[in-house]
Amino acid sequence: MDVIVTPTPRLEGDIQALSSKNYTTRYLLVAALANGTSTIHYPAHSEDSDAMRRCIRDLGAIIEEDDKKIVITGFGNHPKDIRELNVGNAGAVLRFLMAIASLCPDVTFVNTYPDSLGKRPHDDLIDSLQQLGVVIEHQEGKLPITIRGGQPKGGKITVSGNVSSQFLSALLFLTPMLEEDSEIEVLHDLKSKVVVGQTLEVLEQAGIIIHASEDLMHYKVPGRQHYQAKEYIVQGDYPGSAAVLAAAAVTNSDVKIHRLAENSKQGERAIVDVLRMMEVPLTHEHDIVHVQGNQRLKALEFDGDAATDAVLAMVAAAVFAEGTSRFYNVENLRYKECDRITDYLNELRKAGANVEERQAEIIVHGRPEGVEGGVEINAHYDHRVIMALSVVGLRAKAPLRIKDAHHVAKSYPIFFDHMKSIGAQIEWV
Ligand SMILES: O=C(O)C1=C[C@@H](OP(=O)(O)O)[C@@H](O)[C@H](O)C1
Ligand SMILES: C=C(OP(=O)(O)O)C(=O)O
Repeated sequence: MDVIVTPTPRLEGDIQALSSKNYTTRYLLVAALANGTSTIHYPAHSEDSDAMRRCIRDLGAIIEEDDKKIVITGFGNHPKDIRELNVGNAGAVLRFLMAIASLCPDVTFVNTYPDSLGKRPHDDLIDSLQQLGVVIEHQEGKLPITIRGGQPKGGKITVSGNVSSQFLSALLFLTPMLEEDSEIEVLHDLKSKVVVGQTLEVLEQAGIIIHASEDLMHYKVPGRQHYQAKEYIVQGDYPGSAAVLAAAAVTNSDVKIHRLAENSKQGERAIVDVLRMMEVPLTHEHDIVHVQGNQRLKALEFDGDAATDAVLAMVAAAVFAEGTSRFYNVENLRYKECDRITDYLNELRKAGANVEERQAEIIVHGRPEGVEGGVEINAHYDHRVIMALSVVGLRAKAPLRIKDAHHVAKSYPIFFDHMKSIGAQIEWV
């Protein structure tokens, strides 16, 4: 399904932030790895979090759910011996479960999104799991991937952090359950380092002890630990909210998003500081971000690695800023649902934005006068491209048609409902 985004000068209203995708996937996983019954309050509902629900159920977790909570009885360190898992298009879910699947004798992760997740590399994690003696069949580091695990024991492991932090997170979920103590050394640079902070936070909540070095490059993980069954509350989602905040920033607006914790460990919390630096009028108090946009924004320079899933929304805001913005240290955006530098900038250019790419940078020459619009946008199976181009469409001169916009459901199924509720002119076709 496509959406048509019609230029909308004013947005107004209140939105309850969606629940965090990254915390939901983590809480579902640690609940499944516990013996006993855990409760997760306000879990996210999206294709990615549903993928984790489905897979942990396939692996033996018992799940009961109502509107507000999910109750999970875990399988501990004994996942069911199943043959196949389908993670949809969810990168984090795949990588975390590849590690857990090494406790199973023979599991194949199928390739249901050959043009998106099917193109993403997993070599670095494959290499680390092989160090633990796990036998892995793969297609040059890509799906479909078969894991023949059984009894990995732990020990010394290295993992590259160059492409994704998810490989390290995956090892941090697995190693506490192994028979021997483990030592993990991260090689190269660690990208998306802040997200590892969320992994460590959740592990600690689940009663797991990990000794991490201050720079997050070395870990000592005692073995023979047991995940504890606990009660968790999922906080609001900054990456998805970043797109709504960017929309409010580029229009005349009076928009409040509730449930965005000021002390959150989500790096994408930086959207608030970035918009502030762009001189967008806003406040952040009592977990409410209140934007009163006046269509005026100033360019900025920003290290995007600190807020990886909000960079596309920030770039969309910069399209209308006065001056030239630069988002640097963002090379790993190339290894996400699509190449979020080349593919995204191609779509922005179609819409009329003036953008340039480097291997690890996005440069935006702002157009405060607005962009032309009036074209069809290819979503590249990427929810964040869809949300960011919707922001651009609000301030184009003619409507944008975003093809296959239903892929927004990967993280934010009700994004367009939320946008319409604050006045955005959006129509499904
Ligand atoms: O661990 C996680 O849940 C995630 C880590 C990040 O990926 P990278 O580490 O590949 O940047 C982020 O982009 C993704 O949406 C979720
Ligand atoms: C990159 C993302 O997710 P994943 O890597 O889990 O597919 C995202 O949500 O933007």
